[in-house]
Amino acid sequence: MIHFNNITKTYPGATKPSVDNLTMSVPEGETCVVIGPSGCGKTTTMKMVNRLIEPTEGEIYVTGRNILKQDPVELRRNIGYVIQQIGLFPHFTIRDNIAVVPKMLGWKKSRIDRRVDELLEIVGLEPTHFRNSYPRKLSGGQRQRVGVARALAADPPVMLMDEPFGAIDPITRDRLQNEFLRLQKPMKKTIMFVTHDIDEAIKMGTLVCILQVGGVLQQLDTPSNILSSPANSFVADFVGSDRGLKKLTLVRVNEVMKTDFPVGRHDESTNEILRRMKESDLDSLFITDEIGKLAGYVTLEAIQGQPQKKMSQMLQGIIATTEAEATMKDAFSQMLSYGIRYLPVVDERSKLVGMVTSDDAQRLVEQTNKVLMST
Ligand SMILES: Nc1ncnc2c1ncn2[C@@H]1O[C@H](COP(=O)(O)OP(=O)(O)OP(=O)(O)O)[C@@H](O)[C@H]1O
Repeated sequence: MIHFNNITKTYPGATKPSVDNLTMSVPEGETCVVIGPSGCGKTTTMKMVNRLIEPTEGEIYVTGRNILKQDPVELRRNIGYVIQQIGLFPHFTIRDNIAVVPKMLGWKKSRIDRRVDELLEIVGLEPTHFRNSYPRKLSGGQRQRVGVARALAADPPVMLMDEPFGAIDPITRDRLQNEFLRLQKPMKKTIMFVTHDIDEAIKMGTLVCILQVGGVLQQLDTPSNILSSPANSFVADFVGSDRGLKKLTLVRVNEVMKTDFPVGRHDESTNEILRRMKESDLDSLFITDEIGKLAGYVTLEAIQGQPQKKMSQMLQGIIATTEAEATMKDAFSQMLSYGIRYLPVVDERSKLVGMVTSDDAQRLVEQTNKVLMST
């Protein structure tokens, strides 16, 4: 889908190339994360794909066409582009910001309006609330969501994402990453994604491309192979020594979570709950409301000797939750930082859909350490 053929870029006046004889391909539907030390040529590589930068030598093909022989404006319409400070037009409403490319393509107003609302829903922004707002009213995370919506507006097959979540606080970044993974699953766009966060590369990439300064390709491989079989000492050093823990980034919560475990309801009484805890030998239980939303938890210690009460009167608040798309590394670090053994998994409506335990996480780390030691 995206193919670099012996691409070299030497900026005017520079003595050495910023990208040196790069040949690589990103197949259709893959997310290729480009990573490397500062100044290694990540952004230069990416910007050559939509011709914001022209190569000195070589060819780039997108969907089989040599882009250097294509009209840049037409090329860019087929490539969604998300950057860090996403550069929304401050005097345009959110609707008009998202509608830029559809308008250029001459879509009818009704079609644009439908698409804008659909996209706002997709990126988790309530259309009635946001479509007529202005960018200054939005938080950084919300603006970044608008940036993703804008890039998706005309449904381009290829997306370029240059540190799209780089300027956002870590918790919102995790959430945006999870949302994007959820979106990308059915969309199957072909994506080039630049980051300098190796955890983000392993989490978001189906392929990871590691560059050395001077734009020299070191390894292009699956995240799993990058971690277990680094091509050389540069890659091994770059990936870091805690590869066992990093491998947890490859495992999604939904691959290991338990979905079949005892739960209590907020209107149940102590005796029923005590019976359930004893049957399954548990000393605490998650409690949901009548539609399955996580309401809190109760402990054996707290409810013993309180036979007349309902669970809703004895609930303790949940300290942390995770999502099915999150990585086990995120889940494990939450459990470690809050000192908890069970982490509830909730969906976007706060319904309880599963649970992961710190034992599961520890077992995974041990397994991957064994595998790494044997390679
Ligand atoms: N317009 C330019 N003119 C001259 N040199 C440039 C230009 N843009 C980038 N460079 C140089 O090219 C090299 C690669 O830059 P590039 O921005 O592609 O790297 P990067 O890996 O994205 O860096 P960072 O992680 O710091 O954003 C750097 O040495 C940089 O100084």
